[in-house]
Amino acid sequence: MSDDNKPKLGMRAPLGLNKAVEVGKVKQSFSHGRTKQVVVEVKRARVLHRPGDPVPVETPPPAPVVEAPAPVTVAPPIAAPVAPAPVARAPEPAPAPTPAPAPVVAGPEPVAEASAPAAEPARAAPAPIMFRPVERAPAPKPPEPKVEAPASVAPPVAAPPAPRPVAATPAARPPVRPAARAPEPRRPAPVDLLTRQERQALLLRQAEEDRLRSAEEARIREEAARVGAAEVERLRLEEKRNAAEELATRPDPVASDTPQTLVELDEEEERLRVRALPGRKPELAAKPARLRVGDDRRQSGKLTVTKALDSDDSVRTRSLAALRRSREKERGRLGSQAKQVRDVTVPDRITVSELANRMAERTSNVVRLLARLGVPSAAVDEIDQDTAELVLTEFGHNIVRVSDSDVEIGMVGGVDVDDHLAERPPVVTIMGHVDHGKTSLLDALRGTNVVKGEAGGITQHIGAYQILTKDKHKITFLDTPGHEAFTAMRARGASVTDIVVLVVAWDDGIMPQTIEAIQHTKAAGVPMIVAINKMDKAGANAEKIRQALLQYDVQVESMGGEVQDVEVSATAKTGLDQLIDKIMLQSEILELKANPDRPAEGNVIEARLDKGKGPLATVLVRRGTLKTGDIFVMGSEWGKVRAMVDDKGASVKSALPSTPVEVLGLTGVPSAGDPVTVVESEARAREVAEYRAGVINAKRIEQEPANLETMFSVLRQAKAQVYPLVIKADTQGSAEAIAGAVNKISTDLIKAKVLLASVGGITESDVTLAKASGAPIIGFNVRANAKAREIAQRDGVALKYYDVIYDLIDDVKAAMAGQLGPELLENVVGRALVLEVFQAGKTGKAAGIRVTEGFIKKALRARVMRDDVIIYNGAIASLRRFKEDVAEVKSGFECGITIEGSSDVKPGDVIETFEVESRERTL
Ligand SMILES: Nc1nc2c(ncn2[C@@H]2O[C@H](COP(=O)(O)OP(=O)(O)OP(=O)(O)O)[C@@H](O)[C@H]2O)c(=O)[nH]1
Repeated sequence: MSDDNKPKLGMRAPLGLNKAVEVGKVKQSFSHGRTKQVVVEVKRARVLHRPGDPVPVETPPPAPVVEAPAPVTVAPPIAAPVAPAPVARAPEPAPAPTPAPAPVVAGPEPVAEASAPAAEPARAAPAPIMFRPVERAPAPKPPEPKVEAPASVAPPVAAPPAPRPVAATPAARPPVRPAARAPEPRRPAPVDLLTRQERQALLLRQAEEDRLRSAEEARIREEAARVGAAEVERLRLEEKRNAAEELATRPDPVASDTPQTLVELDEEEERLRVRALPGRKPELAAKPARLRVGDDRRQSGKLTVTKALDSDDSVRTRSLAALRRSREKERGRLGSQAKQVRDVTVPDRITVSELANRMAERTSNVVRLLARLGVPSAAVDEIDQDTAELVLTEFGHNIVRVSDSDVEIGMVGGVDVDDHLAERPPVVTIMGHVDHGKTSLLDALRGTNVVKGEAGGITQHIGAYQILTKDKHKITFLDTPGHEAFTAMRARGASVTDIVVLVVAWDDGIMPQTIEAIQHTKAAGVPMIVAINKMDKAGANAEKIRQALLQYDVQVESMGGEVQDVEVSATAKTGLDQLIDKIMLQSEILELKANPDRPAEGNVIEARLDKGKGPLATVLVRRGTLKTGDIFVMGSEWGKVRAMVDDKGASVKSALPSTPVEVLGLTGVPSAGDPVTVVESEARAREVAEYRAGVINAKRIEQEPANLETMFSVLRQAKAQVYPLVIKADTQGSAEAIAGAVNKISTDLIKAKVLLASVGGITESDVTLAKASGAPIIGFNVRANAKAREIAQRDGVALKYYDVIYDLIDDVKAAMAGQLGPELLENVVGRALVLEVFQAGKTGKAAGIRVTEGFIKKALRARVMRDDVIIYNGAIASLRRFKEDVAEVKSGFECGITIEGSSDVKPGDVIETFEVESRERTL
């Protein structure tokens, strides 16, 4: 074996005994620059001879056969006209009546046909070029040309390198058709004369012909079926169109609601026509793709795998995906015709994109609509419910309003039916001006002495007590403070009460808080009983009080009105029974009833933070029964009743309507006046409390709308100094009252800023907060713990303790005034008129003046005024009279002066001298 023929890895030449196989290499190029070396072999056809035939001398294959690739393209045109020539000029007839090679089998048919008569089986023709990986075509080899044929006319050999039996060129197609089967009659050759191989080749050719024929017939059948189906559809549509036209001419109100227009019918017809095309996408089938000139893929006899599989006369069916697409499209069409109306749930605020999503509309459409409605918004912007409703209406949907506040639904129970109602004690609030004897009166009624225990002898908390009358009737009393700072407490007292007892000390008369109490009572719409107190005092005159009340629209019975009145003395304990009688009478008139057999509802009267017990709330039960273990919500706080204490300090398990109790078990200190509701579960309680806390927080951070008024007020406040302070009190009501009172002290020059007003002792965090702003800490009935005291001392934070609100307010006022500093007052001491002006020195000017008022003093400050406008403010540098320096010139005299730094004095100006007095400031 030569070196050339040595097998190499990857490109091993085929093994062989002789040179029957020509081996070469071909470089194949692929995409992305990849190449591959392929071994190519040219195999000579093996020629069989009948016994007796002379064995031809083996001729080596002509060189051009292997080398010439060009004939592939020139073969068809050349083969047809040229092929017969060799036949005509054949010098010797075919040695044997060899059956003509089937024209359809061997490559370009004309070539095959042409070469058929001149088939030269004895000639060893070069086999077609084949790549090794390709399976050799089993089809018969193309007939060999005669050796005499000119080399340039070598189409037979140059015919398709890999003969594809069915792949005919357009030019070659006609012979495939039945009409082109001309050579068939020549087929019946004497079979017995053929060799076995020839018979085999013949049979193969016949089988191939049959197969192609049946494929062609199937194609024709398919075409006919398609045309037929299209025709049927056309007829059906025509009928439908006629029917629609007929309906349209008929006045049918139902049909007229959704008339199918002719355009729609046309569309439907088109759609159905498309459907009639088997295996076609509607949009593609709409085009006459099948009939396109030059598109021979479907009309040719080419056999593809799909076609082979479909070669039965079955019509190609549509793919599932195509069906789905078509259904979706159909659904889309129907959807656009009948728009779906939706019930869209809209919360208080909703983003534009979320609204679009809930409507199943495009966000861009909603944005566009909003711009048109004059509410330009982006997709992420929030719009309110009303705007959302406008949008929904435009799109034809319905709004279902929901709100975060829906969590409150059910927090106030329904009205109780009469059968469940039971009598309840009246709730009576004692109101009146400070020191008119409210607490004393209550003490007298209860047989206690609360007054003695009060700091400064004044009430600073709302108190709730219950008494038992001689007739075993219960009355609940609420004691309110009389000091002006406790307005909110009085308002709360009036709002939760059934009856107000207005205490007026006859000797003091109608005072500001008396008037305020009248107003609160009227606002609450509750009946009033006037108790004229201190009737034990000498010279008592109740009549003047009755008359004085008239001007506040309070008409007592003796004055022809409906308001009951009673003369009492808290210290002498007189008139108390009458007062009780009148309360009971009023109570009967009111028919006070409540359902005790339901979850409790009520109000927080007062709340505080106890060092040992934690947050505590005094609750007045309005209806239902509050029991230990109940889960409740109090404003933005919630909890579970751990224990209850009545007004006498006794522990109780339940509290009936109109009963005041102190409740333990809260998570935080609620606000006085907050509603109390017992709920079914902790989860519900937490949910409601969280919602309410969120609302309070949102209100706190909510900014006031910007307008001119607020802008100016902000500017004014910006100029004013700020006095920050931290307030810690024993009860929530006290903290609120102190904060309110301190805020009232504020002036245009200084403004109190309450950083914190809460209940409980002073802690480290309070000190830290105060330090950050340089604020003092006000402790009302509370003290700082040891740690807080230590930090306060270290950081220089002022701790101020009070137990009387008057003292507290007075001190805060003084501190605020001190921060402002002393007040400076100007006192004008003299005025003078400028008569003449002289040059004095290089730059200065001297003025000859006449003193018109008071006196002019050298040491005093002076201002120059022209037409009542101050043009200069300074001091008198020199004062002379008759060329002599003088200290003072009195009214009516003339003198000369120079003013420091002023050279713009003119005759006619007025010179005013004044003193500045420093005075301690008061607020
Ligand atoms: N002489 C006389 N003094 C009375 C009477 N009632 C109250 N006082 C006195 O008036 C003062 C104030 O009494 P309080 O009961 O504290 O008055 P109040 O209205 O409760 O005061 P505040 O709670 O601070 O608003 C006390 O010194 C009482 O002794 C009365 O009927 N006769």
